[in-house]
Amino acid sequence: MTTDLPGPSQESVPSLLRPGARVFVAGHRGLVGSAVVRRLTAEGHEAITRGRDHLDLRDAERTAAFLRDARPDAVVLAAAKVGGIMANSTYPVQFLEDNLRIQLSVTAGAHAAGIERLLFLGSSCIYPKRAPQPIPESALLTGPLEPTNEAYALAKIAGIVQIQSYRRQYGASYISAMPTNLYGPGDNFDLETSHVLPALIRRFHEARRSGAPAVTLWGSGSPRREFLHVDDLAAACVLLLERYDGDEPVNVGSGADLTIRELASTVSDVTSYQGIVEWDTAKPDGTPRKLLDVSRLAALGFEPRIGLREGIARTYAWWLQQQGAQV
Ligand SMILES: NC(=O)C1=CN([C@@H]2O[C@H](COP(=O)(O)OP(=O)(O)OC[C@H]3O[C@@H](n4cnc5c(N)ncnc54)[C@H](OP(=O)(O)O)[C@@H]3O)[C@@H](O)[C@H]2O)C=CC1
Ligand SMILES: C[C@H]1O[C@H](OP(=O)(O)OP(=O)(O)OC[C@H]2O[C@@H](n3cnc4c(=O)[nH]c(N)nc43)[C@H](O)[C@@H]2O)[C@@H](O)[C@@H](O)C1=O
Repeated sequence: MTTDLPGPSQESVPSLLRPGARVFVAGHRGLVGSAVVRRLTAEGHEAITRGRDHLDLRDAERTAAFLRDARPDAVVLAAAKVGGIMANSTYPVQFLEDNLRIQLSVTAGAHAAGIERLLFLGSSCIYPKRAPQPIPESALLTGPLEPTNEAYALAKIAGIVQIQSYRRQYGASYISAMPTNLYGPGDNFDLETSHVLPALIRRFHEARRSGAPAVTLWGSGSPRREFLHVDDLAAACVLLLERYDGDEPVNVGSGADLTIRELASTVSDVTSYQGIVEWDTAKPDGTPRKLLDVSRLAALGFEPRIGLREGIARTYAWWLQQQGAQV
């Protein structure tokens, strides 16, 4: 893993984040939050954290009181109700309400506490199902959403508008990033609720260990997805806190996509599974394609460092280590 700041071209621009800044990372035990904590710490900042057992971020009063007492220099809002295609379609109420409540609590609480910088994390699913590819930030609110994650996407769109409203009404330096599909250490490997990449690692690993002749995956295998390693995402988040102060959200992706069928081929290879893949077309495909246009982020000097195959191999190694499993 590299700890270099991406892009030397921006080094002469003064940072919006002071050296040794105190940053509250909401959701620090999650995939994204844990990576952001690692990145901030590696760059000499101080990550402030509070577990859900001590602070439920849906509780606006307690969240506001915590932020008033802690008074960090900045907030990274990486706490959310998150899940793959089946979790999103099965629990739309929680994906809508938890996310709206967390966003309202944290953003309003940060503003009331006088916190000057906040980074809100949305998702590539906020864009219309039939958006032009690659998807520019300007595609927001130009067409109907993908039904499997409409509730979650609408909560995230409300979050973007909330962030823009604090900037427009109060001059707050609050910003939004829209990451593509992420993966890496700290991911959720539960087969019912996870995203596709950890699910495939687990399915192929378990099939190899049990000698199963076939693995059944969801949908047709034809949807295309873009994947970014979470350590690259964390580098982009810190870069945005340091260098970006605009009204528009910023897409964060790798710039390349592949079909789920191609992803399955890579994961089976990395996990040394030699059986066949079957497709359960009764399961949803979701959006056909969501490749992000990452030119705005690239102009800030960001470039991803971890290739997909290498990232999958590292994530597989991490997961094996977590379980004490043998290859
Ligand atoms: N994973 C992905 O592929 C993508 C993620 N994103 C965005 O990145 C952000 C982080 O996602 P990710 O890290 O994957 O999600 P995770 O589920 O891995 O982590 C979410 C974190 O939020 C915390 N959390 C959830 N609800 C509450 C609550 N009520 N009070 C306090 N803490 C809470 C969880 O706490 P606990 O550990 O206690 O459960 C967890 O630490 C989200 O905004 C998501 O939309 C965007 C695009 C893709
Ligand atoms: C990040 C993003 O994540 C979600 O959108 P998604 O990209 O559709 O989600 P996914 O990763 O679960 O699936 C991607 C593709 O993969 C196929 N697939 C095959 N086999 C398995 C499988 O075993 N598990 C899963 N989960 N998917 C599988 C699956 O059928 C689909 O075609 C939303 O939460 C959305 O809101 C969001 O922001």
